[in-house]
Amino acid sequence: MADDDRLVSPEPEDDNEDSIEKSLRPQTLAQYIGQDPIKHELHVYIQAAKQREESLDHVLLYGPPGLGKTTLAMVIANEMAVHIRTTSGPAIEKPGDLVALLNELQPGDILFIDEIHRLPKIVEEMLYSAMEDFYIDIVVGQGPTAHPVHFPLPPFTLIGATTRAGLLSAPLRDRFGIVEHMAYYQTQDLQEIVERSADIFNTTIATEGAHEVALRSRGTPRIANRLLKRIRDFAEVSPDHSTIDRAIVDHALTLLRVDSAGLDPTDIKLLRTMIDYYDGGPVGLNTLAANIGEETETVAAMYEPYLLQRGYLKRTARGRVVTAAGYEHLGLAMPPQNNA
Ligand SMILES: Nc1ncnc2c1ncn2[C@@H]1O[C@H](COP(=O)(O)OP(=O)(O)OP(=O)(O)O)[C@@H](O)[C@H]1O
Ligand SMILES: [Mg+2]
Repeated sequence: MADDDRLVSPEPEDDNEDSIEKSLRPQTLAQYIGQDPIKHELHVYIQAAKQREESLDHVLLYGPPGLGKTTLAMVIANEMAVHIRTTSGPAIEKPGDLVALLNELQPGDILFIDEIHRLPKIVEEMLYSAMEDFYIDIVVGQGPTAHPVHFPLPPFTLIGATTRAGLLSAPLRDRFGIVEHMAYYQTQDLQEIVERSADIFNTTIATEGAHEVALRSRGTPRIANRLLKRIRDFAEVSPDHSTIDRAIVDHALTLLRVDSAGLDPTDIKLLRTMIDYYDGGPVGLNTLAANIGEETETVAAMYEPYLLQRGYLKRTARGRVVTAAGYEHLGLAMPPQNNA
């Protein structure tokens, strides 16, 4: 299975999922579920900026994919009652592209740059003065007629999103007044998200059903919504079950091979490989990736983070190790010499 096809991938599946996500996006802070510390802080900053009739300070949102960074940027625009222009790091190839974007902004507007860690260096450097003092210096013309032009900008808010905060340069990071780390969601919050989405889909889900989906969604709203959408199909084709209850969730997710903790067959294969061939580790990431037939980068970005977060795997100086919780989840006894 290519990892893009994984049911539990935190990345969007396709354009169709994209449009479904739009319909599920909360519009206001009050509708935005979970991430309470971030919401409380933003609420204060937004109210203060509005009272002063100033633009909101620049905001950096970082955290794993599918946790609601894009959604939160839209919510902020909505709460500030300003326009938002969205783009991404790789889409801004040259300084002219950035100038064009900035040129369209009205005072107070938001420029949202997704994957901001992937901005070309030369564009990033132009952002420094744009963010700090609302101007850019550009060179107009070529050869002997080339001359610098000082280009003032309206006060605006940059919202940057990244899954890899570690890749941002210090000068860029330092220019964000508000830096928020998005955490994986609590089960209770995911349950609420599932119930809200079921409502929007016009389906009914029992509390225990929503709870079960939440437990198996890897702390990620995008995955919760995707699982719900698949489970709904199972409920619709079974004539006697119009409400999605726990039994339907369990039946559907068992068929879809998403286990009780949200692990899929590749996650299990990864853990089993470590246990069966390496006594639970330590194993180097490259070796592990080669063994399960995946790219090292894919294992690092797509498989490992959730297993680490869940506590089934841990990193040591000599490589990855399966923990006692990892053995237990697979129903296996941990060998006594292995005290991970
Ligand atoms: N707090 C939330 N409350 C309700 N739904 C949410 C919340 N956060 C995210 N969602 C839903 O999860 C889906 C994914 O969210 P979003 O696209 O904002 O994630 P993202 O962090 O930008 O992901 P990526 O890193 O892949 O760009 C959306 O459909 C959105 O409706
Ligand atoms: Mg996004």
